[in-house]
This record gives sequence, C-alpha cells and structure tokens, in this order.
Amino acid sequence: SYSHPQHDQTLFEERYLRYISPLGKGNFGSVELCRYDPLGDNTGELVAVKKLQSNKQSNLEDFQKEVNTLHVLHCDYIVKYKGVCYSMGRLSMSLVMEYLPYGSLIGYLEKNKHNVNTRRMLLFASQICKGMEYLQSLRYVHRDLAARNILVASETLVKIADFGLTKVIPHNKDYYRVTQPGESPIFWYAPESITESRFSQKSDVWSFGVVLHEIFSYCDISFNPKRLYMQEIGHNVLGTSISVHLANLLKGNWRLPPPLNCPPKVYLLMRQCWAHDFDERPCFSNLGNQIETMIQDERE
Ligand SMILES: COc1ccc(-c2cccc3nc(Nc4ccc(N5CCN(C)CC5)cc4)nn23)cc1
Repeated sequence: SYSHPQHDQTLFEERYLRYISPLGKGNFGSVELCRYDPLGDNTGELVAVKKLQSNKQSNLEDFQKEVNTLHVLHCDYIVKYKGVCYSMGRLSMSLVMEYLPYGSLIGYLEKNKHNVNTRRMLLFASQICKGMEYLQSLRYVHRDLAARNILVASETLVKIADFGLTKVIPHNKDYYRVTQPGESPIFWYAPESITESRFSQKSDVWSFGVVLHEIFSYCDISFNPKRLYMQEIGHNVLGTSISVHLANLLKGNWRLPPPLNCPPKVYLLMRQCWAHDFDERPCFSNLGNQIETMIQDERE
C-alpha cells in the first residue's frame, strides 16, 4: 500500500536526500551521511542512509527483513530507524536511520584511548547489555555483535547497530539454526555456532564477551580477536578449515588472553561469557547487574 509522503513521516523522498559523505560498508550495503532537506535551505536533519548494494532479489529480501527488524525496535541503546527511501520507482530501497556523530566504537576507542577510563568502558558495556536485553525480550538473536557494529552517540552513550544478520527465534525453540552461513564473523562466534550453525541468546552472550575484550583492548588492531586467534592457530594452516582449528582450540579451553591493564574482575566476566557449555553462560540481565556493581565500585 503506497503511503502518502506528506503524512507518512517514515517515507523519505529521494529528491530531498542530499548526499554528503561515505560512512562505511556494512553487511551487504554501504552507509552514507545525507541531509534530508525538503526546504532546500540546509536546515534539514543529518541521517545515515544504508543503501542496498546490489539489488539482487535475495539481498532485497534480506534487506527488507533488516528494515522490518529495525522498524519494530524502540530502545535507547539501539540505533533508531527513521524510515525508508524508495528510488528507481520502488525497484531499489534505502534504510534511513538517525546519524550518530562519533562513528563506530572501534574508531572512537582507538582515537580516545588516553581519555576513556575503566568506568566509561564499563558504562558502554552496560548499555550494550541493556540493548541486548531488550532485543532478547523480543526473541531476537543479533548474530553479529562486535565492536564494529556498536556506534557512539555521545561521550556517554553507545548504541547497537547493523541488524543485517539478526534472526527471530521460533516460539517452540530457544535457538536458531542457520542454513547458509555466508560471510561469517567466526572469531566472534560461540563454539556451537561454529560447529552446528546454532545461534541463541547464549551465543550472543559469547559474542558480548568478545566485545568486552575489544573494548578493554581499546580496539587496538594488534590485539583484535582475529589476529590473536590466528597467532595461536598458526597462519600457515593448510587443509582443514580455520573454523575447525578454532573449534578445537576452544574445545581445548584456550581463550583470548586478558587485555593489557584489564581489571581481573572484567576478565572474569569475559570468561563467564566464554563457558563452552552455553547453559553455563550468564544472561544479559545478570551480566548487566555485575557490570553496574563494578561501575559503583569504580566510583568509590
Ligand atoms: C560498517 O559501516 C557502517 C557505517 C555507518 C553505520 C551507521 C548506521 C546507522 C547510524 C550511523 N551513524 C553513523 N555515524 C558515523 C559517524 C562517523 C563515521 N566515520 C567518521 C570518520 N571516518 C574516517 C570513518 C567514518 C562513521 C559513522 N554511522 N552509522 C553503520 C555501519
């Protein structure tokens, strides 16, 4: 049903969407900074526009699912959906979202590592927990929780973004089985996701542990999860796939080492998230409470 642009505030007209600069490339789409300026006087708002890369039918369906996912999410710790913009006579579409000026958490922590203290890192971690708690209350699994998908709204607020891989868990199960694992971020994956393509709220908890590691490593490229795992696996592995080596490493109870100057209690939190048995991993509300307690202790 074609909604009338004037009355449907979630419909952005392409002719008023002014391109400004590129913001990055996400899951099967590129994101651009635009100004939506219907008055044509540069007083319009800045928005982040995710364009569908190739309008291959499969991508269009996945993209439509991402739009539908984001559309129903209303949480302070999840990037806000603003609407859609159809172009080429509804043949192609773009996702319009609020623009977060500080960019991804990776760039922010690398740039500000000297003035982001433990308390602020714990604040960011607790906000990600709250966003994930909200997501799980709607039976969503994110499946791509990583620092690259966390955006910084202000010095004291981060939001979860990029719902390209998000799935809804069916009501009769507590996990989602992926059939075609495409470009998989395996170094953020729980063991059961690597070996059985099984995704659940507890596999998102594993990934959260890896995000904690990234935050307390200030997203330093030389300590990023992929590099640390590959150093342990060995770069010249032949034959068997990397994921088999990674699964064996995790089965053998090897884990990412504590980041430099990481408070021991924070590393213990990561290790809780990395329990091999997913039933032993904490839930996000429990993690959130533990982190809130640490934030209080940091203040004293
Ligand atoms: C993977 O690439 C992206 C890029 C943008 C987004 C996205 C979605 C929804 C909202 C949103 N707000 C911003 N802001 C933003 C601001 C600055 C930058 N950078 C500024 C510095 N540059 C060198 C790199 C980009 C990137 C994103 N990005 N963004 C998601 C994934």
